[in-house]
Amino acid sequence: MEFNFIINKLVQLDQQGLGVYVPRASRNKISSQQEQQLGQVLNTMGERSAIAQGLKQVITNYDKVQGTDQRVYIVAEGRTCQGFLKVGQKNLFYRDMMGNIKEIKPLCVLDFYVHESCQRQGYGKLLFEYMLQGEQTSPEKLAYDRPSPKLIAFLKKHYNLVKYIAQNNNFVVFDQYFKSDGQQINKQNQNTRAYSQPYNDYSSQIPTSYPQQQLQSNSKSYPYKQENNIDLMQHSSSRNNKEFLNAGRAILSKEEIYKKDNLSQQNIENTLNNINNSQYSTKSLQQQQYSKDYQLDKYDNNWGADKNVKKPPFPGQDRQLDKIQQKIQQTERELDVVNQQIIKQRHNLSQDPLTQNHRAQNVYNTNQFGTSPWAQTGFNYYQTSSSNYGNHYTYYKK
Ligand SMILES: CC(=O)SCCNC(=O)CCNC(=O)[C@H](O)C(C)(C)COP(=O)(O)OP(=O)(O)OC[C@H]1O[C@@H](n2cnc3c(N)ncnc32)[C@H](O)[C@@H]1OP(=O)(O)O
Repeated sequence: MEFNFIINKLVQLDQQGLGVYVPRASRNKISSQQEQQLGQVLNTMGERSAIAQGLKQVITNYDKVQGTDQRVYIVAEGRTCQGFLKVGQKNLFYRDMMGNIKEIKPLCVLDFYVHESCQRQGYGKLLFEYMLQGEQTSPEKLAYDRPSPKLIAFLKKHYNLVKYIAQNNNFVVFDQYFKSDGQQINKQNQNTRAYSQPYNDYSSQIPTSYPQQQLQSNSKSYPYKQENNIDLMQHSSSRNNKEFLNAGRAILSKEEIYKKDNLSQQNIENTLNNINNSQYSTKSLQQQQYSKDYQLDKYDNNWGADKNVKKPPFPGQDRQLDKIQQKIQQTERELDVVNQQIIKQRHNLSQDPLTQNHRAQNVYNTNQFGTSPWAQTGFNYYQTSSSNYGNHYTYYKK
């Protein structure tokens, strides 16, 4: 999501474009212009997140985080913000399998969003891992506020978190949360505490970057896909290599691949061709996406300034709505026809008892049986219901 200012000036980002905004710690430390720009980033990203999750209400915006202990982790590059993740502590009542209720106070993932043009390229994992390090925790020790299906898939894929007991409050706490710390401690995090104090005590400094060593040791675990055992990520110079990120793939020199993986020359050619093709098609898809996003962003920006002006629907959305409207109308018309047919049939049936004999098998309540006025036709009946069209009867063979 592009803005018309540099995001690094608002929140300090490390060389991977990762940073954290701690409202408490930054109070009175940024200029009013910076505050306004930060507001724009949080409001826009928060709004997009709510739309992406199909929520009626925005969970994250600048005003909502003020005065809280929440932390907003962001990933950005230049003027573009790719995503954010908001965490904060909550008191929750947790009901276990036996129905016992206990009170817990976990750190919660409250909002998490990666821009549509960047999803499934590893940004989510990058941000999540950065947050884990900053918070000195591990995924199973977090609670997740109303996680979307995408987040559920994300947690399953990257952290094998699956089992939980559904709660009334819609927070998800995985079963592993209650396992002893000894078993669950994330070894990787054990000695890599990025900040020595919890954020609550964090009034004087805003965390800026992680130790270099730590970044390197984690870089291999980024979820960029590996193909044919070629560790593509290892050779990407940095996350700032936009080509690499955009296509989700890196092209290695043939020699490097050959040396590293001992593949035959032919295999290498094939692999490179595949990667090239996939880059090509991904790029063209992304270009389409970008131009759509650009129009939408431009449109949003134009209308974003004055909240009192009601934003007319985006032309594209308009057309889409028209189509949906037409479809609904057509379905309603079809439904009308079917309803008319049903009414007509019911009417006919109520007039003509003989057409009912196939239903005779269903009769089971003998108390309600009557003797047919058409006794001579060989049917008895009982009344089942009545309507505008008269009484309905079920007939059965004598
Ligand atoms: C508590 C809460 O905040 S709930 C709200 C969670 N946010 C949303 O649902 C908003 C829309 N979605 C997103 O913003 C993103 O998809 C996120 C934040 C959930 C994940 O970020 P990404 O950058 O896409 O994640 P990343 O690339 O690291 O990992 C990809 C994995 O996430 C999951 N995932 C991401 N997008 C999808 C999707 N459209 N459908 C199913 N799974 C998905 C999959 O497990 C995927 O792995 P796969 O591609 O091999 O199937």
